[in-house]
Amino acid sequence: MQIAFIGTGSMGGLLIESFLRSGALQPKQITASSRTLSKVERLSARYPGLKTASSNVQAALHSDIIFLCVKPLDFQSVLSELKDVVTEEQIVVSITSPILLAHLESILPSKAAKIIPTITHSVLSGASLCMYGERIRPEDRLLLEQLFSSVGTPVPIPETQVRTASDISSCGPAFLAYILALWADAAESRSGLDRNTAIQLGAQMLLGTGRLLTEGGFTVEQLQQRVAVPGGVTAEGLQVLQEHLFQVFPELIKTTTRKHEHDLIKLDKLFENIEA
Ligand SMILES: NC(=O)C1=CN([C@@H]2O[C@H](COP(=O)(O)OP(=O)(O)OC[C@H]3O[C@@H](n4cnc5c(N)ncnc54)[C@H](OP(=O)(O)O)[C@@H]3O)[C@@H](O)[C@H]2O)C=CC1
Ligand SMILES: O=C(O)[C@@H]1CCC=N1
Repeated sequence: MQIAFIGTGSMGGLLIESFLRSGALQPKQITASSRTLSKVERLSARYPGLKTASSNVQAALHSDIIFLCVKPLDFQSVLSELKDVVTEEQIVVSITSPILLAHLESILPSKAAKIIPTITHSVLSGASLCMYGERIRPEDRLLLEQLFSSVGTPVPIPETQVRTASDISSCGPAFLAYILALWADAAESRSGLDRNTAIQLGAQMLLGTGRLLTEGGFTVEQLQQRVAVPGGVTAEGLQVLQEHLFQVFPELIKTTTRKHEHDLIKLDKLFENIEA
C-alpha cells in the first residue's frame, strides 16, 4: 500500500511520524509533497526511504490513499491540480472539518473520506473522527480504520456532528491545557505550590482519568460519585463548578459552530470556482 501526504506542516508531519512510529507504515510506503519543499526533505532525511515528490500531482500518482493536510483555503488550488489526475480507485482523505465530503466528491472522481485527527496521535492515543463519502466501500473503511487504530481510536460520526465532536477530540487538548494552566496558577498563588509541579500533577490526573473512563469501566457520573465522599471536599468543589461552568460549554460550542459556519460559506464560494 502506498500513501501520499500533501502538506507536511504541523498535522501532516505529525501524522507521518505517528504512523511510522507506530509501525503501521514503513518510510518506503510514503510519498510527500508540500509547498515548502524543505519541510518534506527534512522528513526524507530523518526517515530514509520516504519519497519527496516535487509536486502534489507527483505525490498523488500511484498512491492508494492521498491525505490532504493543507488548510481549508488551500484546498481550492490542491483540488484543481488533482482533479484530472486521481482515479476512481484512489481514496482522498481530508483532515480538516470545513471541507465537505460533497465538495470532494463533486470535484474528484476518486473515493472521498474525512478523518479529523488530533495532536494526541503523536503519543498514539486520542480519537480520529471518521466520515465517509458515498463511493467508499466497506473494505475502504476497514483499511482507513485499521490504519488509524495504530495511532489512536477511530470513531465514525455523521458529518453534521463534526464540529462539536472535533471540539472535544481535536481542540480539547488545547482547551484542557488552558484550564490546567489556570488551575496551576491559582494553586501557586494560593499555597505556593510550584506551577510546574501543579501541571505535572494535573497531567498525571488527566492520564489516569482517561484510563478510568476507558479501560477502568467508570462512567462520568460514577467517577464523580466515587471521588466526592460524603462530607468531603470534592462535593464542595463540584458545587463551585456547577455554579460557574454551567454556561461555558454551550457558549464555547456556539462560538466554534459560528466560526465553522462562516468557514463553510466562504469555502462554498471558493468551490463554485472549480470546475468538476
Ligand atoms: N492542529 C491540530 O491539532 C489539528 C489540525 N487539523 C487540521 O489540519 C489542517 C492543517 O493544519 P496544520 O497542519 O496545523 O497547518 P500547517 O500550516 O502547519 O500545515 C499546512 C501545510 O500545507 C502546506 N500547503 C499549503 N498549500 C499547499 C499546496 N498548495 N500544496 C502543498 N502544500 C501546501 C503548507 O505549506 P507551507 O509550509 O509552505 O506553509 C503547510 O506546510 C487544518 O485545516 C486543521 O483544521 C485537524 C485536526 C487537529
Ligand atoms: O483550531 C483548529 O482549527 C484545528 C481544528 C481542530 C484542531 N485544531
